[in-house]
Amino acid sequence: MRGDLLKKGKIYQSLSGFYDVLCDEKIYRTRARGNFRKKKITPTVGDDVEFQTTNENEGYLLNVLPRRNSLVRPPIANIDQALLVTSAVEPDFSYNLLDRQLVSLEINNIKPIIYFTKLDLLDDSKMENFKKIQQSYEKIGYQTILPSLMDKEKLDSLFHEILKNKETVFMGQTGAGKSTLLNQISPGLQLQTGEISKVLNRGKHTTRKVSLMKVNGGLVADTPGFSSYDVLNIDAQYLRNYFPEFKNNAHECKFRGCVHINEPNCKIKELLSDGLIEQTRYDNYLNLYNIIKDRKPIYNKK
Ligand SMILES: Nc1nc2c(ncn2[C@@H]2O[C@H](COP(=O)(O)OP(=O)(O)OP(=O)(O)O)[C@@H](O)[C@H]2O)c(=O)[nH]1
Ligand SMILES: [Zn+2]
Repeated sequence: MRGDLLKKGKIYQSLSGFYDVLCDEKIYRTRARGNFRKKKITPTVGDDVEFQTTNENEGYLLNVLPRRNSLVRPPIANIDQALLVTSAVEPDFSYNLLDRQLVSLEINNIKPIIYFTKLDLLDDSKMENFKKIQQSYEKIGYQTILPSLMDKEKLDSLFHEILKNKETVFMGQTGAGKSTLLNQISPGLQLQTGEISKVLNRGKHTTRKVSLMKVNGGLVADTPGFSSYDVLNIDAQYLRNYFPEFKNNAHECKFRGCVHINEPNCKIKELLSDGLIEQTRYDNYLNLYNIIKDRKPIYNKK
């Protein structure tokens, strides 16, 4: 074994102490060896790793290669983009939840794409209202997908375009429809989906682990719906940089470093009162700003 060459691969799945690593179209079941714990590195799905084989199907994980980015909730590394699966109802649409997810992705430099589900459960007037919500996020510059406005063929080709050669994480509340959507895109996956009422009542999640799958020429991670938030590991004064419509206009504020709260001649507040920045976005900004400001200091590991 000592003479074996190190192999390189990617962690596809992590389950009770084992890491399944894909290398040359083959999965090796590995265990971590070495001082990962001391180095405070937890091997994570999506990690590019070096490992040594002990037999045809097994080996030891020796090294995690530097990450481009990583998320804690869901735990995944080296992601290009996130599909935010967001339901209109069951569970109800929440501006706050969506904005929190967007900020978390912006901080980690991961491109969000917002995909709305359960529009079929809306009546016409609610649907009209929902289109306005969609447009407000489009206006900020986010790509959004309202599937009910597209025929199946168009949707299929869109998902080919989006997923190809990318690593995409499907995120969203439990019951939002992540697994259902993945089954639509790639029926061969046959992912288990949950009856929403049962799922919510029992507080159970249908999807329990993060794993990568090949879909449409790219890699996709289905993730368990979350019940708590990612900690936003930034200083409150920098939160403004993760609201694109604030960031893009901040140069017109009178003060450099304006946090758009109490400063005079603030362009963001002007845009807000002119209706060009959404009140919900501003309210969620203030809310997050206060949460971050009031929490105990976080000491960076590095
Ligand atoms: N009416 C309607 N129901 C949907 C839609 N998308 C998903 N559902 C239903 O919602 C329930 C939950 O869907 P899942 O795909 O299991 O949700 P999930 O986001 O994967 O949930 P977790 O695995 O728990 O995180 C299932 O009963 C689906 O059939 C939709 O667009 N319209
Ligand atoms: Zn300002």
